[in-house]
Amino acid sequence: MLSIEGLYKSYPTPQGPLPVLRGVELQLDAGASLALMGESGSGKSTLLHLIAGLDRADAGSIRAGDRALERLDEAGLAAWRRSGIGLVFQQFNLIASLSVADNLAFQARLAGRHDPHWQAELSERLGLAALLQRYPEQLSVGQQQRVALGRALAARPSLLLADEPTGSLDERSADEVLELLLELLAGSSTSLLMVTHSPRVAARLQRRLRLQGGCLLATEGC
Ligand SMILES: Nc1ncnc2c1ncn2[C@@H]1O[C@H](COP(=O)(O)OP(=O)(O)OP(=O)(O)O)[C@@H](O)[C@H]1O
Repeated sequence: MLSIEGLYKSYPTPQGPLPVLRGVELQLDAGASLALMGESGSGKSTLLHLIAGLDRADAGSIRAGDRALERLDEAGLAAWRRSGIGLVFQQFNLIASLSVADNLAFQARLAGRHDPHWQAELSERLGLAALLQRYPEQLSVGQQQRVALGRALAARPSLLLADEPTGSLDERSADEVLELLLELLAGSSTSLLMVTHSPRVAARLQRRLRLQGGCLLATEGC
């Protein structure tokens, strides 16, 4: 589903270019889950941003299904962001002026894929069915993160990119949200790439890789 070859990315700094990714290779099958680990500053968010089409690599290729991101123009990248991926961050980025129901439907509507039956099932399975008319500020932190997950999954993306999605939750809520997410993804073709600092969280996913020195290394068993 996702295939990355020879990916390079540097940032310009006053001291000259700062190389962050130096030949990243990655294959992720449809429906598979992968934890991306690595020290602070190792380039995890940089890699996620490139896959999400939020920034461009200096060299290398990112293929997602039949798309080669490096060949897409800005409109093509916008379409990939809108309908190919779901994004979940540590900060939930919910829209304060929209109800839970409208937050859930937001991306699916943008992608032209709003499916009321799927949204109702998602709300039920995420324990949000009784909260649909509330606003984000009226929810607990764990409930807000479940809305963010639902919003990311409502358009049935081929790839879910999650950056420390349980990082602002206490251990119990984090476990609950992670279990819900894995249950929702089980049997679906959505692949999951999750940045996490937590070996406990990483252990729940099918594979683990560590970003170090600009390359991805296997860290099975961490
Ligand atoms: N726009 C930018 N301009 C210059 N340097 C940047 C920019 N964005 C990130 N960097 C640098 O690139 C390196 C990788 O940053 P990145 O945010 O990808 O790391 P990370 O592994 O996600 O870190 P963390 O776990 O702390 O979130 C860091 O040294 C960072 O300072």
